[in-house]
Amino acid sequence: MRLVGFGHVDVGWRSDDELIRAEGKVATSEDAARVDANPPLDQLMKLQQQPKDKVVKGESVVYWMRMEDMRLEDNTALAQASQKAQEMGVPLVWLFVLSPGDYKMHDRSPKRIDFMLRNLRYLRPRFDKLNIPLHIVSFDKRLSIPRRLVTEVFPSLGANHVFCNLEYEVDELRRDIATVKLGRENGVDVVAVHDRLVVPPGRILSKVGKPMSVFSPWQRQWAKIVDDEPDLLEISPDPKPNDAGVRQHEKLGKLFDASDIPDHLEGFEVEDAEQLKVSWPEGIDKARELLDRFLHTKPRKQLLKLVDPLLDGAEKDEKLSRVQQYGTGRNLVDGDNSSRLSPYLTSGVISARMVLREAKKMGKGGKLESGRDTGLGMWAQEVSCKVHFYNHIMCTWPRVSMGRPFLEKFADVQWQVSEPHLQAWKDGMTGYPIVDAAMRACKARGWMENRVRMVTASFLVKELMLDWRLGEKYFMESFVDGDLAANNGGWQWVASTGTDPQPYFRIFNMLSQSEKCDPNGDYIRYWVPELRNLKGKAIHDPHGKMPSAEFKKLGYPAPIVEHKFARERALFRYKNPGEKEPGSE
Ligand SMILES: Cc1cc2nc3c(=O)[nH]c(=O)nc-3n(C[C@H](O)[C@H](O)[C@H](O)COP(=O)(O)OP(=O)(O)OC[C@H]3O[C@@H](n4cnc5c(N)ncnc54)[C@H](O)[C@@H]3O)c2cc1C
Repeated sequence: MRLVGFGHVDVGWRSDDELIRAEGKVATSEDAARVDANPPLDQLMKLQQQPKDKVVKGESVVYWMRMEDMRLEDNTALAQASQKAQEMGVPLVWLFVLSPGDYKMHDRSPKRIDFMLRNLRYLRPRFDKLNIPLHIVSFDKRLSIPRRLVTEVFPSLGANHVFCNLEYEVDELRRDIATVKLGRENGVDVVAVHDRLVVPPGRILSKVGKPMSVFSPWQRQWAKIVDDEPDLLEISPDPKPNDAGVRQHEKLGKLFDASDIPDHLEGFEVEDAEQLKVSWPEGIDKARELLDRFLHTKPRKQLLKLVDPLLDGAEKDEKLSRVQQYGTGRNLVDGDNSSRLSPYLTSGVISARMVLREAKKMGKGGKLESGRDTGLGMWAQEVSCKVHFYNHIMCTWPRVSMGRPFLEKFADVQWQVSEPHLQAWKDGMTGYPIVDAAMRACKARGWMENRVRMVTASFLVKELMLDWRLGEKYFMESFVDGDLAANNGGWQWVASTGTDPQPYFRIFNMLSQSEKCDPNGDYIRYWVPELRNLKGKAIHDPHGKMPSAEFKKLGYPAPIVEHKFARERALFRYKNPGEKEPGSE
């Protein structure tokens, strides 16, 4: 059975040669290859380079904020919109488009939508202080966005100049292509600019001018470009304030009084709103504090719990700070060993440039360290390169976001179909404590440490032999930092189908992973209360280490799959795509 209903592409602003098969959101390899041959980002960039008619001034300039650039500082499109407004002597307006239909289609999690709304509320008084009004609209039907913006919203604001930052996912690029085209037909200049990545997609090429899909040489090239061109880490200026007279403006004045940022969106309600505010406080000030803590204070064990990541009592220590210990810390889950900045970077609450500039200040000779030699270098590499790498891959080979494996040779690997197994994985009831702890943490926090993302993903794919796209979808629906490029990149790496992936024959052993990333079992004890009284190695393998009568008393499930059997099954199916091992159902 081909799985349908996931991925990141739907029918929409597409040309005939980009048809996505009607059976669902998984493109055929032929259709995907056609999209790869003419990627939407290239189409948009070419379109923007075409000569355009002169556009008349209008009554305002619009900055269209997206859910990936939710900040006032170091925001390329916002800075350019502000400059245009100043040159023309007209007010700047901040536009935000809500689209529950779009969020549903793209598996956005309620936690991420809640974080987005909280950040909008955080930003409003800050824009207000600059006399920049917010116009917020809601269009449930995502495909109607270009038409409604160009024919209703921009005219209502008297805007003929619009600036936005590029989002690199296929659907979002198609939306922008349609908006730019329609804008031109209606006298509106819509400009989409690079902002999210320090080095824009398309710039990192091999010696023979080809895009690169292997991480290490790609990373070296990235580091060289950033070294040669320090301007890439320059920060965009903050927007200039509007004249206070805008508050009396016939069309724009009323926007200042509107209280139209909803508390929640229908279909995206969160049960734990108060806890989410504690776990992921909104706004750039909090992101800066998190960064500062990570760079300058020691890790703390109690931070493995569901607590405020900015809890008092962090101990300053430049030598033993979390970033300096990142080389080992990144593989541990028993504390706040990593930065926890992913929700902020994903939603653009803080920019990668701002984060990297802080890391650069700490580098030897004021240089940005990037490499495996130091904790700082290793971390800077994750922030810069990993985020960038997967976005570059998606822009160059958009088929990865169309439900296709990067390595087509694995397209026919035979998956199991088992709703009970999938549900046990989601609920943290697999009988593998480290998997269950992480999946339960995921439900509560909307976030997991990188190591356990790899472990839980590996369990789904290689132990349960369930299609990696089911896991990809569930993570997107659950995480506060759900990001298509990073999530898809992570899943395809684990599933051995991606660019430069983990080889298929290297299969994680859950037990040894558990012992390595949670050596004392504290993470498991906290997130799996049935096991909280267990001592020693039994915490990692209660079923294997305890007498069966004792184990039964725990009220914890026995393992739903046996590792040796699962390993052999996975090896066979990866080695022989399209086939199942003899005797299997
Ligand atoms: C299966 C799977 C799914 C993932 N899904 C997402 C996702 O939806 N959103 C997301 O932001 N990250 C995702 N990641 C990457 C990574 O796990 C998280 O970015 C990281 O755990 C976030 O914690 P942190 O901010 O403390 O990271 P740190 O270790 O402090 O790293 C700093 C930043 O670097 C970036 N980063 C670090 N590691 C990676 C990586 N392996 N790939 C891409 N970026 C990285 C993130 O922006 C992160 O915030 C996924 C990884 C896997 C294996």
